[in-house]
Amino acid sequence: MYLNGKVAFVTGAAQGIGRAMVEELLHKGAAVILVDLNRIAGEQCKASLDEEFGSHRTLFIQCDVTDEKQLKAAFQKTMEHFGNLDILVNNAGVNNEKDWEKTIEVNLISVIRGTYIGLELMNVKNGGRGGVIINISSLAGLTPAAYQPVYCASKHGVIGFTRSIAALASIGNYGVRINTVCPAFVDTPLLESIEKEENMGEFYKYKDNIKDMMKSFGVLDPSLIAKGLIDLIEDDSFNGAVMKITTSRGIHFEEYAAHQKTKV
Ligand SMILES: NC(=O)C1=CN([C@@H]2O[C@H](COP(=O)(O)OP(=O)(O)OC[C@H]3O[C@@H](n4cnc5c(N)ncnc54)[C@H](O)[C@@H]3O)[C@@H](O)[C@H]2O)C=CC1
Ligand SMILES: CC/C=C\C[C@H](O)/C=C/C=C\C=C\C=C\C(=O)[C@@H](O)C/C=C\CCC(=O)O
Repeated sequence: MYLNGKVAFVTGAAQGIGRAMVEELLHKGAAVILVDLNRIAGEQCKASLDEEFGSHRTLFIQCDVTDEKQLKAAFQKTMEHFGNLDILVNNAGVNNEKDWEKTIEVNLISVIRGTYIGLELMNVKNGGRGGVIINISSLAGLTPAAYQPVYCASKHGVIGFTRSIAALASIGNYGVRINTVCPAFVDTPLLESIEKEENMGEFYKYKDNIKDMMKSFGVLDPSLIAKGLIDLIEDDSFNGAVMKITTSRGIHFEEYAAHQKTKV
């Protein structure tokens, strides 16, 4: 997909990986809807981007992605404001083993719901013009995470759902490609949650173990994740891809047997 002039919807856009993705999309000429629960951070993010890219290139929408009504309204506002939707990045995520139901709601249920809403709008069979959906998982979606079992489950779910809906989109000729990105540790405010009992709950006593993992595996810059996102959007050969990003091997892909691969 050629990004110039396209319209992208990014959740969790106000900081971290989401903000890095927004900046890359803007540099490539796309217009971007910034969707985030945090109104202050979202408005500050937009104000900063306006200085570099102009105010017409972005729209901030305060939205809790776990609230179906708010999420649908954000998509509706996008269509009214920009007239179309070409790219959807379901990025918003939390790390909370104490309120683990919230983790499942944000990291998995909202990704599924956002994907379905985005597909409804982009599907050429519905009068859409096609597009690309990227769901953000984690390397914890491919490996066990002893100290984050529910976060791990949510990210495994994102991969299973994404590969499955990508296969359906191919079979149904929807004109929409759906892929997932699995980063290792990335230098964002999310990492601060490891130090908080209200996030880690019973696993708080293992916080130094996780920090040792981070020391061992290294911590990625969000800009590398944004680069991986752009690769998946621009290269039309990717559908059902599971992109991995680590300090040891950079951007690479999980390999599956031929019968488990998804056609474009
Ligand atoms: N930081 C890391 O080490 C890694 C992060 N990831 C994933 O990348 C994604 C982005 O994470 P980071 O940028 O690191 O986190 P972050 O905490 O820096 O940013 C997440 C953003 O999502 C927003 N958000 C949270 N709940 C929301 C909700 N209910 N509705 C709308 N917005 C909401 C927050 O306000 C925040 O702006 C997440 O899905 C995370 O699981 C994956 C692998 C590694
Ligand atoms: C608060 C932060 C919460 C989660 C951050 C992130 O989502 C979770 C990451 C969990 C595990 C990360 C493991 C990272 C491992 C490595 O980077 C290397 O050991 C590579 C390991 C496997 C790579 C396999 C491959 O490259 O094919």
